[in-house]
This record gives sequence, structure tokens and C-alpha cells, in this order.
Amino acid sequence: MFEKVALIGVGLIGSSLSHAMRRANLARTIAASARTEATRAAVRRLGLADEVYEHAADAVKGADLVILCTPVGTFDALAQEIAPHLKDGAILSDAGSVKQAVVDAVAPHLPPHVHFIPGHPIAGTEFSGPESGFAELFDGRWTILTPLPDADEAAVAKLKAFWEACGAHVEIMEPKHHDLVLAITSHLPHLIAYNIVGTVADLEEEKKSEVIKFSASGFRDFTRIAASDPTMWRDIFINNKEAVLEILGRFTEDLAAMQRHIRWGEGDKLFDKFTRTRAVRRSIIDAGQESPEPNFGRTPAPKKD
Ligand SMILES: NC(=O)C1=CN([C@@H]2O[C@H](COP(=O)(O)OP(=O)(O)OC[C@H]3O[C@@H](n4cnc5c(N)ncnc54)[C@H](O)[C@@H]3O)[C@@H](O)[C@H]2O)C=CC1
Ligand SMILES: O=C(O)C(=O)Cc1ccc(O)cc1
Repeated sequence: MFEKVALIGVGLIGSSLSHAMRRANLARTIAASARTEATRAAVRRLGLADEVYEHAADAVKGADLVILCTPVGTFDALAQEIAPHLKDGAILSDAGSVKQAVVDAVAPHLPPHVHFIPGHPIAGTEFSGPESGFAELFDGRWTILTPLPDADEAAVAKLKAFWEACGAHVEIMEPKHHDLVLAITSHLPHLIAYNIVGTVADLEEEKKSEVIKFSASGFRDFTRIAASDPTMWRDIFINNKEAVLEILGRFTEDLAAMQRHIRWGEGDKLFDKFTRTRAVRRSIIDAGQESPEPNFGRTPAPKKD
């Protein structure tokens, strides 16, 4: 599909993209850039790229498709660095979890001959780094593309075909709409997990060890999410401030209502709420968005010897 694809950053998403591209034979050459020698050594050892560079500017030379796979807070500087080196007609995309801030950070640096089409695979795990990726990560999951209004249709179609060949379903959205949807479905749950596990982390030692000893699966599920990469999630909240604060406002109102129901013994109100939430779970399962196998698509494939 592409002569040369450049992956900037080879963590969970970059390495999974490499595996998915190899699986479907989507690139004749995969180039990658990674800042540290340790990551570059892992990339070579795992065969994740044919060309490995320290600097993004070197990796993008001659690439038909470039995908930024680093935390979103790095995109502004990276776009500045690579802009002069991008090939005529190259597609530049990304995997960042927020979209309007990415458009604002990247687009101003780009020359007109580059097709910038932001993207976001709604697939991941709490693991990071080049060893954590696997080819099946995107299978049956959504990737959202947020092209600008004047985007080249052929380039959008090509990037869509690329993600489909990586196993994903593709949807096109406005960046701001994406950010609001993801604030609800992904960013708020992560914030809640960081908060609940943070509350436990701040308990005095004796209580904390009891929580760990007797932790039920509900709390364990939160610890999985709260183990996600701190840099990545710091950048997501800082760059999706408006939508996260909007949805957090609603969340705190609903939480206060539940607090009231408990205080006043309004069991019927709690029962109604829990009945409605159960229906949401049901509809996710019916829509095929949750596999019967626990944590499918969120845990890495077993390591091969
Ligand atoms: N982890 C997840 O579940 C998902 C993450 N994303 C998005 O994909 C992007 C990548 O995330 P992951 O692969 O999970 O992260 P990761 O932490 O596994 O990998 C990121 C890589 O970028 C490198 N990096 C960091 N700063 C850099 C810089 N200034 N210049 C060059 N390289 C730098 C890191 O060393 C690391 O190798 C993020 O923007 C994230 O929001 C999207 C969907 C799911
Ligand atoms: O591991 C989980 O539960 C996730 O929610 C993974 C994830 C993290 C960030 C994204 O932008 C998309 C998916």
C-alpha cells in the first residue's frame, strides 16, 4: 500500500502498527525514530522497523505516510522538526488521543504539499513501550479520522484503507466532536481510576495494605486503568481541558445526587439508576464492543520466545 511508512515513537501504538503493517504487508519499508538508544535497540531486536533513527527528521525523509505515535504534548515540536523534510504529497497522521489540540499544534507548521489527516485508534492497553505491541490490537476496534474541511479526499481514502487493513473500522468526525465523545468514554473513566486509586495510595500504610490484600475485582479493574502511562495521560488532560471539565461538571452533579440518595435512604432512586446503567452494559455487549473473553484486546499477546 505504501513504499515507505515512518513511525515517530515506538511505544504500544507504534509497535502495534508495525506488527499490523507486517501482518498485512502494507509497507515496503518501515522507518522509525526513537529518542533513546534502549528503545532503538529494542526496535532492531524485535524487527519493528527496517530503518531506525534517533531523530524524527531523518525517519520521515522519503516517507509516503508518517504517523506520530508519541504523547500529544510532543506533537508541536515534532511537527516543526519534520515539516521541512516531508516529501511532496506525503500523508502526515497521528495516533493521539485528543484531536482539536493536535490540529492546532501541528497544522500551522506544515507546508501545503503535505496531507495532514489526524487519527485516533480507540484501542489500547495500560502497557507502554516497544515490547508491548501486538498485531491484533486494532482488530475490530474503531479508528477515528478527523480530516480538516479542505482535506484531499484521495488521501483520506488511502489512510482509511490503511487502518482497515490494520484490522480497524474507520469513522470520520469533527475534531471537537471527537474530543467530547472521548472525554466521556475514555478520559473521564481514566480520571476516575486515577482518583480512586490515588485515594488509596494516600491512605495510611495499615489501611492501604488491607485494601491491597482484600481488593475485589472492581478495585482491581481501576488499578489496571490507573497503571496507564503518566506522561501520555497528563498530556491528554492538559490538551482536552474544555471537554473534560464540561463532562466532569455533569459527573460531579450526578455524584452529588447519589450522595443525597444514600443520605436520605432513597433506595428506589439508586435502584432505578443501577437498572439504567446495567442496560448500558447490555447495549455495549449487544453492539459487539465487548468480547466475552475478559480484557480481550487490552492485554498484550503472550511473549514469543
Ligand atoms: N496507550 C494507549 O492505550 C493508546 C494511546 N494512544 C495515543 O498514542 C500515542 C502513543 O501512545 P503509546 O504508544 O501508548 O505510548 P508509549 O508510551 O508506549 O510510547 C510513546 C513513545 O514515544 C516516545 N517519546 C516520548 N516523548 C518523545 C519525544 N519528545 N520525541 C520522540 N519520542 C518521544 C517514548 O519514549 C515512547 O517510546 C499517544 O499520543 C496516545 O495518546 C492512542 C490510543 C490508545
Ligand atoms: O486500556 C484501556 O482501557 C483503554 O481505554 C485504552 C485506550 C487508551 C487511550 C486511548 O486513547 C484509547 C484507548
